Amino acid sequence: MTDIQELLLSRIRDVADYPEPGVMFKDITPLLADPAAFTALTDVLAEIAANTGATKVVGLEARGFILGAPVAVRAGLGFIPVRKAGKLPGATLRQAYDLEYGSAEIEVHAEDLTAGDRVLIVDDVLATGGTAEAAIQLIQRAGAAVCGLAVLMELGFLGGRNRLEPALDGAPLEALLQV
Ligand SMILES: O=P(O)(O)OC[C@H]1O[C@H](OP(=O)(O)OP(=O)(O)O)[C@H](O)[C@@H]1O
Ligand SMILES: Nc1ncnc2[nH]cnc12
Repeated sequence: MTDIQELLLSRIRDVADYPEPGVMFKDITPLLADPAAFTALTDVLAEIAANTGATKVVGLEARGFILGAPVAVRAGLGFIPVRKAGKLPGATLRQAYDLEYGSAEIEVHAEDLTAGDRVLIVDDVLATGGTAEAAIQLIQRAGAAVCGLAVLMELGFLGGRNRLEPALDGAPLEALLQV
């Protein structure tokens, strides 16, 4: 493990049985409160944006906004929010996806993504991959290409990486930490 990975891991707090029994919640708020760790994370993700040739950064509500927005600024790219349904005022594309219990919908402003855009998706945690899969579908429906998915932490035992393989179609899935 690199020094940066050790720093990042040391700033993530495990909270047992949150938000429901049996879940080990990965709380990134200590990392956000540490400027050295937050800056290091931003720099690594911005490097991934540059290496993948991204033209835009998409962040997934809500924690993906916190991580993705500074990455976009650092990389000199525009930031596009993918929001939970009902929050964006303009014309949107909407994508439904399944959660462990029930379902949800996410949206993006249709005019924010265009053919020719190469999008790096940024989020904090990859769990089942349902949220990221829906985001990939949304971006592709907008006519843009996904050039990569970058997450702080991958919960490998939930199988998100395998689930996303077809949708990513060869684009890299970069997880800075694996659990
Ligand atoms: O891989 P999945 O099983 O889809 O889970 C991962 C998603 O779950 C969390 O977001 P959440 O929906 O809890 O929203 P939040 O960021 O607003 O807390 C996390 O930030 C990811 O976006
Ligand atoms: N265990 C977990 N910790 C933090 N965010 C999550 N999103 C989905 N599963 C999560």
